[in-house]
Amino acid sequence: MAGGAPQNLWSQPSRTSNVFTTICLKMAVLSIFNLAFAGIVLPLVLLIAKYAIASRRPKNFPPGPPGLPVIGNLHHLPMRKGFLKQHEWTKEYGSIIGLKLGPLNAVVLNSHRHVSELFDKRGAIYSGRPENYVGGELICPNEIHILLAQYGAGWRTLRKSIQGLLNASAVDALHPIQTAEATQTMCQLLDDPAGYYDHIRRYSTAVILASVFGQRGESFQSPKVQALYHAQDRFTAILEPGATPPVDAFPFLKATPEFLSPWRKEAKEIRQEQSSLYFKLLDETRDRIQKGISIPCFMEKLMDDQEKIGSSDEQVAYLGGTLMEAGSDTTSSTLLMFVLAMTQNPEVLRKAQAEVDRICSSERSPTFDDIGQLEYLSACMNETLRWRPIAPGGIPHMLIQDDHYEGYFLPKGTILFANTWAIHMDESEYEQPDRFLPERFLHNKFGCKTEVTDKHRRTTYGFGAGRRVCSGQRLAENSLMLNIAKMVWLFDIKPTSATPLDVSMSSAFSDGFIVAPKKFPVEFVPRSDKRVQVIRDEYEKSEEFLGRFGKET
Ligand code: HEM
Repeated sequence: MAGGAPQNLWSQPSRTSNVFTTICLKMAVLSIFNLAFAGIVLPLVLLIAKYAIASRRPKNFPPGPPGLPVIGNLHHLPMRKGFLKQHEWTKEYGSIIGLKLGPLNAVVLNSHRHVSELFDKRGAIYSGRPENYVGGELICPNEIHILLAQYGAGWRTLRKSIQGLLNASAVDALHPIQTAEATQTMCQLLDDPAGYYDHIRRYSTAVILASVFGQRGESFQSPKVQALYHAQDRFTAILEPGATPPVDAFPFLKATPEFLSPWRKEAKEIRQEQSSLYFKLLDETRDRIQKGISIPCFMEKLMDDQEKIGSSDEQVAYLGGTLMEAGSDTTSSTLLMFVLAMTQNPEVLRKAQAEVDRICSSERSPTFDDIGQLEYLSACMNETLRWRPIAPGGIPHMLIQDDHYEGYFLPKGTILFANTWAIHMDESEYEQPDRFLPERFLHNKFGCKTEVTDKHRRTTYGFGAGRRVCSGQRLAENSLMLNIAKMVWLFDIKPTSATPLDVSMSSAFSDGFIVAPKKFPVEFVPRSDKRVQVIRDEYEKSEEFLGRFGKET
């Protein structure tokens, strides 16, 4: 035993020490767990609880498909062409649909009546824009982009400057530019009909380049035209739903580390690309003025007023840049919609040609002096804007204070979409809405089946509504009318494939918030040698005018 005592003695403290170590270890594990719980799990649980509560529909919110906790209806919305799904939902939920986009409240207005009531009549509170972290903070910070700017002093200043540039008399002073560029486009369609898509896209950019910056965009390959479309395509792609994580619905995602957010790098690059293009255009205008060369254009006017208004170089550069963005794709896509419609509706083309021929014969192509008399062509333009609107899902507005409408409660911050597609395809308003029937606008100013008594009714919702309605509508309509008139005067427009062309909104058009027809097989057949000669002569004369915009740089 004598030998055992020390062993026992020795072994006693040893057991104590083991227990102690075990306890310490357990405590350490527990505290790590507690720390982890307190630092990670608990905040996560609280965050989920917060979003689960926030994703519940507000009381008396418009009806819509039941959502899931946290994400609401996000999973219901297809990544592409969500407006088609929303149109389908009207059968089940009616013309005003409430959705939860995570914690955000969204309302889709599927009837012109709601758009008139809310955007037009209550414009003072329905003219905000939703938060847009990627577009409005990473790419265009400081409220420099009018389309994204919040409804407030900054937006008002931008809008006022743009209205000053795009008022009726300023826009009508651009007729010579539009005429010369449209004549060139007709010649390009004669010489290279297969390249029709790019020639039409060039037209709208060239008009803006000349009128805003006093510069020439001679071909679609011109560096400036290419640079604009490149930056614009990247910009619209990153703003598409699904291109970035839903950071506006779940702001904590903004904290995702840089290496896990390739979209952040893309956004920074787009910012860089856009701003260097817009500043280059500004600098070139400034250089020209300093050299004593004046080419009257919007930029020169803005620079003249810069000191008086107190606007920065960035504001001026982006004003010009955003006009280019807003006026390029939109006008050209609508013209392409018209060409597509003509491939399907030869009888409409014949009527349009007959009307133009009555006024111009084959001696000269139509001009702005004629378009006021072209009633059927005006109906064709309105029908194009109705049949395939280029912003079919609408550009979202945001409600800036709580409101009640038709017994529903709409909380401050609600995002509102005027579903232009659903409005223009409304069977209670339009006879056979999916058909291209310009005659509807001859029988009724609004193209509707019945008399319209609502004095706020718009002929088209393709330009939006309310205080954010498109500032360039007159400029765009002038371009559309002139090009449509010259095109039908000069060409027979025919599909080149024997099978009928796809004109379905779900498959024949690009995705994104601005859609365009995908390229389709079409031929432009000149109606006579005489007309070809006339348009070439007219182009020769306009080349001298276009020469004032100098050589491309
Ligand atoms: C067929 C051609 C065009 C169509 C279909 C079109 C359509 C639209 C639409 C749907 C909006 C949003 C309206 C809203 O929020 O309710 C808009 C805004 C705007 N458009 Fe156009 N647009 C066209 C051409 C142009 C042109 C040629 C310009 C100028 C060069 C222009 C300048 C603007 C501007 C500055 C805004 C922003 C208004 C704001 O947020 O206050 N657009 N356009």
